[in-house]
Amino acid sequence: VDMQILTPQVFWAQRHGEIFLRVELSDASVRQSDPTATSCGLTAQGHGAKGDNQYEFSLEFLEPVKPEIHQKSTQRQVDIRIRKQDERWWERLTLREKKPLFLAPDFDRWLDESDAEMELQAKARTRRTALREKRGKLLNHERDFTYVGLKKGYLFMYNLVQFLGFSWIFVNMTVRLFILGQDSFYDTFHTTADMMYFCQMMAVLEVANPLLGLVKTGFFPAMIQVAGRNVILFVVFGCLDEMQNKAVVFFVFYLWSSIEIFRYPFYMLACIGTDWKLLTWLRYSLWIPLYPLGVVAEAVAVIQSLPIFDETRLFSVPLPSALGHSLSFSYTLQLYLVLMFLGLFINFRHLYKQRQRRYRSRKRKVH
Ligand SMILES: CCCCCCCCCCCCC[C@@H](O)CC(=O)SCCNC(=O)CCNC(=O)[C@H](O)C(C)(C)COP(=O)(O)OP(=O)(O)OC[C@H]1O[C@@H](n2cnc3c(N)ncnc32)[C@H](O)[C@@H]1OP(=O)(O)O
Repeated sequence: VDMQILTPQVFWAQRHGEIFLRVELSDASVRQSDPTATSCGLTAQGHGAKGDNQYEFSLEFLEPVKPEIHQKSTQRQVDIRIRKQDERWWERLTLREKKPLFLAPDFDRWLDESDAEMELQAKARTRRTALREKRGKLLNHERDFTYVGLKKGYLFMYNLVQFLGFSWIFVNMTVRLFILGQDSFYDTFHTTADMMYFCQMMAVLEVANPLLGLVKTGFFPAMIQVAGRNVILFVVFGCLDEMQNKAVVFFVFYLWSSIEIFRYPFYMLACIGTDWKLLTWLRYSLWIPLYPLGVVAEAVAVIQSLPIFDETRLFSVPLPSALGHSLSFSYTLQLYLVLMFLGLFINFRHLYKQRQRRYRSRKRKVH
């Protein structure tokens, strides 16, 4: 039987690097496709102009192509994409000048050479922009990485120095307490003040850190903490020789250093992403008895210093003779005593919230 070969309608378009063929066959199943370096053939069963049948076609290309085809059958058509060997514009599709009857331009995809050139340039621009963005992201990532590294390095060193300083004070005082007993109370200042000055001056950085965004905490609690201690250390103890050999210095320094020998190592571990349960618990629990005791000890120191300031007239403000001789600094300190208890309330609440946050978020992580 002389079988009639049916040819489907084929539409084509090109770009500099590829050829698109659209074969008008619906619900087609491709039986055979023969891509070579110069031609392409296709045999498929599907619904075309002559109903449900087997259709086939072959095309000999004007120039060599890559011998692989990408085809996709849809309900409506078969889409074929073939890559040219050289990225060049062809003046026609087929080797023969006379185009086959079944071949027509695909106007949905059609571009002339200059439009295709523009499309190519647009694609290259998009690629370049994407590349630039990727490089930018990489650079930002690298910058972030360096910033985080420097920040962690700085915080680690800061905490280490404070830890060493307060440990030295704590150990020194403990050893002296064991050896000298109560006698050690009275020369605490002379044996540890230099180190305490150093640590408390450094602690000013704790106020700067939240301001610079280096740590995720409020500036105000840190300011209250550092300013409060520095008033006691530099003004009440530092400026009055009479205060320096009082037992209260021992209690104030011991209470301060008792928390810091746990707080700073806790921060050091946080800088390297580690967390020791016991240390975390000590950092977030010891303040509960220590903070009120600390404030009471500081208040005792302030109260003891009031008559000395009255007597020595240190920092007193001269007044017009009608109002008296001068205004003693002790009045400022009495106001400060009130502020201290306000500070205690603010920081106690802050530390309570920090404790809640820490244990709430850890619990959430466990579930
Ligand atoms: C002239 C005007 C004067 C005005 C003054 C007014 C009156 C003042 C009265 C003051 C009374 C003071 C009394 C006081 O001196 C008594 C004592 O101190 S007695 C001893 C007991 N004391 C304590 O326990 C307090 C110790 N100090 C503190 O806890 C802090 O200084 C405080 C600011 C109070 C709280 O700390 P913070 O807000 O930082 O909370 P966290 O520790 O939970 O940290 C939050 C997150 O930040 C990270 N962070 C913080 N610092 C660092 C650091 N140095 N390095 C690395 N990371 C840090 C921390 O890891 C937390 O991060 P995350 O949430 O991710 O875990």
